[in-house]
Amino acid sequence: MSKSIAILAGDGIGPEVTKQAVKCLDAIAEVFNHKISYQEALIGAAAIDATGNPFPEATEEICKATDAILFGAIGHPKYDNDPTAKVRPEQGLLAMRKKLGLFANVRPVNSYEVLLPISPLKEEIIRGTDFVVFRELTGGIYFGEPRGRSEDGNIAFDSCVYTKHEIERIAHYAFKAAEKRRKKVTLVDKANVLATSRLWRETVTALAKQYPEIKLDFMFVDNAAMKIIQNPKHFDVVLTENMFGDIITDEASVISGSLGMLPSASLGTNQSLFEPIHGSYPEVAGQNKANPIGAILSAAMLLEYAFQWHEESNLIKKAVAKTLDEGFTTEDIFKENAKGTEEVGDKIASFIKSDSKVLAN
Ligand SMILES: NC(=O)c1ccc[n+]([C@@H]2O[C@H](COP(=O)([O-])OP(=O)(O)OC[C@H]3O[C@@H](n4cnc5c(N)ncnc54)[C@H](O)[C@@H]3O)[C@@H](O)[C@H]2O)c1
Ligand SMILES: CC(C)[C@H](C(=O)O)[C@@H](O)C(=O)O
Ligand SMILES: [Mg+2]
Repeated sequence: MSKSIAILAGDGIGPEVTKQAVKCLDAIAEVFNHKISYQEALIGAAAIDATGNPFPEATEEICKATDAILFGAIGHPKYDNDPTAKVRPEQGLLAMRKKLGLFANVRPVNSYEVLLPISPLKEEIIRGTDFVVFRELTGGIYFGEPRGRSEDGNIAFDSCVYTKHEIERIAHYAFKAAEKRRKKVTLVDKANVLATSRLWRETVTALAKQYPEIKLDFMFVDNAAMKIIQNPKHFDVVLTENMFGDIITDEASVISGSLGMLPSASLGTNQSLFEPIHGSYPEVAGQNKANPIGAILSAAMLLEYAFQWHEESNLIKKAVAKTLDEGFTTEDIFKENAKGTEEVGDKIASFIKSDSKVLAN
C-alpha cells in the first residue's frame, strides 16, 4: 500500500519528537512492505520567520494533497512573552484546524501499570484508567466573534459561540465511539452559568435518543476537573467543548505519567491530523530530552484512523508498552538512567522491526 503524509514539525521540541514518530512509521513500512512518502511543510514560529505567515498557503496545499497530517508542536517564548505581537504561532495551529475543518479532537487517556509508582496520584485510584475525551476543536471561545480590545485598551473581550450543528457533529462521533467501548458518555459543561453549555446539554440530550444503548450523564467542568483525578475510572467517553477539553486533558495526562505521553487525532470530514497534546516545551528544545511517546502514539492513531491499518497501529502501541516495561524512558518518566529522545525512538522502532511477529500476537 502507498500513502502520503504531510509532516508539520513546527517549533521547539516539535521537530525532534516528530522525527521519532517518522522513524516508527518507517519501521512499520519496512515490516509490512508499505510505501509511505512524506512532505514537509512549515507552521508556527518557523513559518513566521520564513514567510511572515504562521500557516502559509503552501502548507495548506500540502495538507490538502496528502492522505494525513502529522503535526509536532508550535510556540516560541518570544511570542509568549510579548502580548502585543500581532502575528502569533498559535494562530497557525488554529487557522489550520479551522481551514481543514478538523472539528473532533480525540484524546485517549490511560494508565500504564509500569508507570503507576511514579505518579503523584495513588496507584489504586489510577490503575485501569481508560477513557477518551472528544474535544470540539473549531468552535467556542477560541473562534467566537466579537473579540478584541476597546479603543482605550482597558477592556478585552472574547466570545464563546456554538451552533447546534457544531455540537451535533462531534456528539455523533462521541456516541459512536461509546458504542464500541463501555457505552457511556459524560458531557462536561458549565450549564449552570453559560448559555452555550445549556445549548450543548439540550442538543446532546436530544441526540442521545438515537443511541438508546448509551448511558448519558452530565458533569459541570469544575467537578469534572476534580473527579478526573479523584475517580478517573468513572469516565468512558467524555464529550466537551474546545476550551474545557484543552484544560482537562493536560490535567488527565498526570494519570498516564507525563504530558509527553498523550497523543491525539483531529478529525474532519475531508482530512485528519495527528498530534501529541503537549506544546513546544522550549526549555528543552534541541537537547534530546523530550518524551517522543505522545508523537509516536499519534502516529499509531494516524495509522488507525486515517489508513485503517489496525495491525500496524497496534504494533506501535505494543512496542511503546514494551519500551516502558523495560524502564527505557526519557527523564520525565524515570529520572534515573534516563534516555534521550533519539534513543527512545530508536528503541521503539527496533521493537517494531525485531519483535513484529511476537508483539502482533
Ligand atoms: N499543540 C501545540 O502545538 C501546543 C500545545 C500547548 C502549548 N503550545 C505552545 O507551547 C509553548 C509552551 O507552552 P507550555 O509550556 O504551556 O506547554 P508545553 O506542553 O510545551 O509544556 C508544559 C510542560 O509539560 C511537560 N512536557 C510537555 N511536553 C513534554 C514532552 N514531550 N516530554 C516531556 N515533558 C513534556 C514539561 O514539564 C513542560 O514544562 C507555548 O508557546 C504554547 O503556546 C503548543
Ligand atoms: C497552542 C494552543 C492553541 C492549543 C489549544 O489550546 O488548542 C494547545 O494547547 C493544544 O492543546 O493543542
Ligand atoms: Mg493544550
